[in-house]
Amino acid sequence: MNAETILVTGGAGYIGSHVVRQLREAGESVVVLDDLSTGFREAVLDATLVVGQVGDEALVERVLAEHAVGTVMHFAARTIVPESVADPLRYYGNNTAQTRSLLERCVKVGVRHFVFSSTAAVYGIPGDGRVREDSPTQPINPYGSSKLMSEWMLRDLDAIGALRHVVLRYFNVAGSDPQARIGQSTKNATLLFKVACEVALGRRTQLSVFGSDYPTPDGTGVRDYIHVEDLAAAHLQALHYLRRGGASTTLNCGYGHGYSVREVIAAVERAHGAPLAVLEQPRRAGDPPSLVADASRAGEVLGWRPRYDDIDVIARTALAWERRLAAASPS
Ligand SMILES: NC(=O)c1ccc[n+]([C@@H]2O[C@H](COP(=O)([O-])OP(=O)(O)OC[C@H]3O[C@@H](n4cnc5c(N)ncnc54)[C@H](O)[C@@H]3O)[C@@H](O)[C@H]2O)c1
Ligand SMILES: O=c1ccn([C@@H]2O[C@H](COP(=O)(O)OP(=O)(O)O[C@H]3O[C@H](CO)[C@@H](O)[C@H](O)[C@H]3O)[C@@H](O)[C@H]2O)c(=O)[nH]1
Repeated sequence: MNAETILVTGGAGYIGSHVVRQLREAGESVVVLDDLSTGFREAVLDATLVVGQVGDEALVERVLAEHAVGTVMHFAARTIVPESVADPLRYYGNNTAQTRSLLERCVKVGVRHFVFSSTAAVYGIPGDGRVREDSPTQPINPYGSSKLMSEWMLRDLDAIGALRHVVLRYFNVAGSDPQARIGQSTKNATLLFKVACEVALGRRTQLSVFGSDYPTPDGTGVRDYIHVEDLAAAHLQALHYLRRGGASTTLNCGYGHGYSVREVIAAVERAHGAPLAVLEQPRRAGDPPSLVADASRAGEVLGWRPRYDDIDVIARTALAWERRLAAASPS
């Protein structure tokens, strides 16, 4: 057991809450900072929750000092690609400017380690094949740009020896805690698996397929879907890596193979046992045709080994959580 406390920003959100749960199960001391803008108080389970913003300098400085925080895991962000296209300044404010403020406080009080939630969206429209960490970063939407700028701040702080980091570039995160204690509760969700599960349970009337004329095998967008439990485990391994003295690094988090929108729909239909109502729509702004990780470095550097690399397991766990939400608040 370690004496340090880990500050998890955005720990009441979908991914952060899975990491908080795994950290607590591993006996770590955790404090969550979340403004509950898209997160849920109950998702932090038995961790301490401070309600507030990452950009609140006085609050962050107090939390870092009072809890003797040695490591920050920074999930707090707005995360929706189309929303970032419509309202870019909100993304640069919440994701980039508030990260700058958080980093300034971390350096001031002497936080040693930083694990950052970045995204495959930093790559933009990649060339053929899987994307490597050294592939060009050319985001095509403000969300991706807002995250890339945060990566640059971390790189520059590392260069002066101020803070060591692991940047994890997540591909498309899906699924839920296999025991359905927590899951994705996001209101008005836009993510494909979540929307498909809501359609399956009659919480929405139909599922839009955004674009069927992409240069992909079936014409729909292809993504590398990673189960949230595997992604959460990568964070604990990143923590151990930094504690061992590992150098700052950037790692893709995906499985290395992609599924089309139609394949995801088919998996949710298998889990549900009935067809979904689907409507073909034009392409959505800001969407690349295909994004698939070369995720070999995460295995080499962290020893990360996926346990849930199965689209049917992702669909079943996502649907199980959705059933639980539906039972708690019938429509
Ligand atoms: N879901 C994905 O597929 C995916 C993929 C790549 C990267 N990411 C990144 O993972 C992280 C977590 O995403 P998620 O899917 O869990 O989203 P989420 O919306 O469920 O979680 C974000 C959390 O941060 C909180 N928050 C937002 N802005 C805040 C602020 N300024 N101060 C304090 N709290 C704030 C929200 O209330 C919420 O609890 C984000 O950084 C996101 O960019 C997600
Ligand atoms: O109702 C829907 C929702 C999505 N899609 C398509 O499904 C694919 C995946 O879309 P979505 O689930 O919305 O995820 P992305 O837009 O790929 O973005 C997610 O994945 C990124 C990493 O790749 C993260 O950075 C973002 O935070 C996260 O929102 C895309 O081709 C979409 O066009 C549909 O056809 N219908």
